[in-house]
Amino acid sequence: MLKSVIENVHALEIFDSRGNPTVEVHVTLSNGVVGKAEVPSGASTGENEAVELRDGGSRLGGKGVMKAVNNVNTEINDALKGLDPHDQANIDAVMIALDGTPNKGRLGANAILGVSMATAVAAAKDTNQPLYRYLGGTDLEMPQTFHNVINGGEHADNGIDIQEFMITPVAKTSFRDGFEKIVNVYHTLKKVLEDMGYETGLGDEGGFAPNMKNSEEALKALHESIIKAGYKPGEDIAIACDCAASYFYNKEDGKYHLEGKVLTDEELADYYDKLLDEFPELISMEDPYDENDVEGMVKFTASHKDRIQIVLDDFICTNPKLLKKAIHEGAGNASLIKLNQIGTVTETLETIRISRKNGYNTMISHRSGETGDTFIADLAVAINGGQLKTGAPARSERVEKYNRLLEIEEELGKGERLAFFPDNVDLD
Ligand SMILES: O=C(O)[C@@H](CO)OP(=O)(O)O
Ligand SMILES: [Mg+2]
Repeated sequence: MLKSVIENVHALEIFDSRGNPTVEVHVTLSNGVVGKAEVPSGASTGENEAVELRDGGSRLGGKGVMKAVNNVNTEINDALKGLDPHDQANIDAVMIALDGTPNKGRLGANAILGVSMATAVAAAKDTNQPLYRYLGGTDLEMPQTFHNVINGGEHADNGIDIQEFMITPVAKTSFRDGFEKIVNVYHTLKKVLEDMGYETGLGDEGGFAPNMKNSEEALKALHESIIKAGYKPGEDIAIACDCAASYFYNKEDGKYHLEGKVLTDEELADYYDKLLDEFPELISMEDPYDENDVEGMVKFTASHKDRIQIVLDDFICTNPKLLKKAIHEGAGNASLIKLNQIGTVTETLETIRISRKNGYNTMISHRSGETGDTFIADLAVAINGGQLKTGAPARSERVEKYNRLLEIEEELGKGERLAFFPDNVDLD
């Protein structure tokens, strides 16, 4: 049988869930198989993320991605024609070399990632395997999922400075069973918020964006909703936050300006402790300190790593080198993985490998600007026993991912999920 090679790589400009332009890529193989991918886009971006190339100028508020699209259709297409789509590492290495910058700033990480993902999709199809199988092999477990149901910070126009309040099913049942519980809590939360007199408009990730004055109120509403929906906080449903602390860190005075308070590193830890004491079901915190506040993050990790999961997002930007540095420094005990922070599938897998090898938990993540692309659902299954956060169980760009997990779970034929939960999380 003739081995298929890449025949054509084509990109076009499409739009994401915030109405911003983004890149879609089609990789066509010599046997006619086509792999497609759509690239997401963040709002609370880390300083060390790979460069998302935008056009500037007056068209579409300067946010157009035609430069990135053209780079795919010319240089990248020329470089990849005739190459083996099954050699993902080589495809990605060729693009990295072609770009020639340390941050993919010349061709654009949005261009390179679109091609990288679409190549993996094409290669999977070419071997008649679902993407999760192509990436992850056999004997896979469904991920633990985290659902952002109250939005604040950069993702909402309200008084809450902590960016995400997520709920996660704890019980070791199927993904479907856990998701049903999440949906029940989400609907109950709507009623609870209405009863509290809040608007129930949605933030960027499909969670509610009530105009509350602080994060404690958000946690209270969640706690109440879990109980009202008929579940036990911490036993059936736990809570996780993405503090996205860079949003409320003031570079000038080196303090955290959080919901009317001005806090030092230690005072911020005291504030978090207050929340953890009041809401023991809060079991995971992402980016509790600013991405450059290494001291704050390391101290917090030392004192809290046995109590909660501490997820590094902006702090490492899915970058293998930054993750290694964080591990060396003793920051965090889990890594957040976003393909477009680093810009290729190969480097993303490398970061995941480093994370797991060093006993860090691994949470695959969507971006606040998303499309219907479901690559990350497959990736979350492929990493076998990891975690996934991809927004509320509402807004189709988020639900698409959960629906894909339902499909995969049925394919795997596993009613039972060995829910992955870090040993160091105390749920009592
Ligand atoms: O901070 C985050 O973890 C993400 C996704 O929830 O947000 P954004 O895509 O805006 O960076
Ligand atoms: Mg984050």
